[in-house]
Amino acid sequence: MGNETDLGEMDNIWGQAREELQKIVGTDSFATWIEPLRLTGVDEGTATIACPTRFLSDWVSRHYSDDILKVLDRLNGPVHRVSFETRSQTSRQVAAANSEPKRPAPRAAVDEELTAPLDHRFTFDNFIVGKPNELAHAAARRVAEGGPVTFNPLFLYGGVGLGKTHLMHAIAREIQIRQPEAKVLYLSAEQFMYRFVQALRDRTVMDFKELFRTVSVLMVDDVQFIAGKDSTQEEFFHTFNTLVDQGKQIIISADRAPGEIKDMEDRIKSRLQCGLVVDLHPTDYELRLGILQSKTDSFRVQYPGLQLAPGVLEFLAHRITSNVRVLEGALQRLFAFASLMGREITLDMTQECLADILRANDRKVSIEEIQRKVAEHYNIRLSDMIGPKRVRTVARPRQIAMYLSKQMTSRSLPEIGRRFGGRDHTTIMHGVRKIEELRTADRSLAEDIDLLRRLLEA
Ligand SMILES: Nc1ncnc2c1ncn2[C@@H]1O[C@H](COP(=O)(O)OP(=O)(O)OP(=O)(O)O)[C@@H](O)[C@H]1O
Repeated sequence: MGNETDLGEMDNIWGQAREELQKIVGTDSFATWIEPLRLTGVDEGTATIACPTRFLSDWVSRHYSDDILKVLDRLNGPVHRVSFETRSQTSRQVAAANSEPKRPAPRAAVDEELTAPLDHRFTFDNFIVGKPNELAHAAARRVAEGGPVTFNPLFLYGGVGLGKTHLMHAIAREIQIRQPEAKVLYLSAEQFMYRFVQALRDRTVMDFKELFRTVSVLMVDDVQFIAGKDSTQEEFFHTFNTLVDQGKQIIISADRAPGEIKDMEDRIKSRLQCGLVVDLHPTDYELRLGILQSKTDSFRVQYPGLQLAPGVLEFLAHRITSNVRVLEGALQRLFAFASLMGREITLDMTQECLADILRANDRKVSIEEIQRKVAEHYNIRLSDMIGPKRVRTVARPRQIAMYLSKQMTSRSLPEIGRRFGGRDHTTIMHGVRKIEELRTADRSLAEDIDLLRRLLEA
C-alpha cells in the first residue's frame, strides 16, 4: 500500500463499501461515524481504516467493525480483520520510523482530535421532559437556539444518569445544525486534561491555547473531574475567562453544584456560578413512565412483533427509581430476553428477568422507620415498640412492625430482636408467624399492612 495506484484502488473499494454501509447503518449514523473514515490499505486479510480522531476510532471499532468487516470481505475478500488507525498514530509511527527526535504534532491533527464525536441518539427530540428536568431542558434549548448570549456559562448539574450528557450532545448538535459555521468544541473535562498534558509534553501549549480560544462554543462535560488537578484548573480558568470576555458561549456539566465541588479553586467556582446554574432533579414516576414509553417505541422497531402486557411499564416506573440509565438497561434486557424466548413480556417475566435490578432498587427502609410509622398508625408511643407492655393494643402493632422488618429489610432475626428492646430471635420469629397467620384470616389487618408497606416504600 502507499503508492498512488493502491490508494486509488482503495478509494474505489471504499466508495462501494460506503454505499453498502450507509444502507446497513442508516443515513444519520453513517454521516456521524462512517463518513469521516478512509480505507488506506488491505494487507494479508487486514484492512486498515484511518480515523480522524481516537474517539471516533474507539466508537467505530466497538459498534461498526463487524459491519465494515463483512462489507469489505464481500467486496475485496478475504478480509478477516479491521484495524483502526488515527491520524496522530500515523504521524507518530512515521516519526518513529524516521527515528528523528520527537516533533510537535501538526496543528491540524491537534484540532481534529479535540472534539469528541456526538452520540446521534442524544437529541432534543428524544429527550423526555417532565417536572424534574423542565428548567434544565428549557435553558439548554434556549442556548442551543443561539442568538445573543444570555446565560454564560450555562451550568447543568445532576446525579448519575439523569441526562446531562444527553442534553449536552443535543445542544451541540442543534447548534451545529443551526449555525454550521460555528466552531463547537465539545469534550469531557477528562479529555481537556488529557489534551493539556499531551500539549505540555509535546510542547504545543501555545497551539492548545490558541485553538481553545478560537472556538465559538465551548462545552465541557463532567467538570468536577479537574478538581484537585492544579495546572489543568489553572489552564481551564484562563480559557474560560478569555472566552467569556469575548462573548463566546460556554456550557458546563457536573455531578454537583459549583459551590459543592471539592478541591476546586474558589475563583473558578464563583466564575462557574456567574451565568445560569440549573439542576436535573431525580426523576419522578411520571417522567420515568414517559421515558419508558418512548424507549419502548424504539425497541418495538428493533424487536417487531413483541407483545407487552399492560402494567409492565407502570411496574418498572414504580420500582426502578435509581436513574434513567438503569431504567433503559432494564428495558433493553427485558426486550432481548423476551425476543430470545419468543414470549410476551408479562409481569411475571419482568420480575424473573430483572430480579437483580429490582432487588438493588428496593428502597432501603430502616427498622426505626418501620417502628415509627407503625406506632403512628396505631397511635401508640414509639417507646412501646421496644418496651415490655404485653396488652394486645401494643403487642399486635409491635408484631406487625417485626413482620414488616423481616419483609422489608435484610436484617436477621437476632438483629431485629436487638432493635426491639433486646428481644430474643425466637420472639421475633413467633411475632412474624403470628402476623402471617392473621393476614390470611383478617382482611382489615391485611389492608393495614399493605397501606403501611406503601407508606414506607413511598
Ligand atoms: N429525560 C430523558 N429522556 C430520554 N432519555 C434520557 C433522559 N434522561 C436520561 N436519558 C437517558 O439516560 C441515559 C443516561 O443519560 P446521560 O448519559 O445523559 O446521563 P448523565 O447525567 O450524563 O450521567 P453521568 O453522570 O453518568 O455522566 C442516556 O441513555 C440518556 O439518553
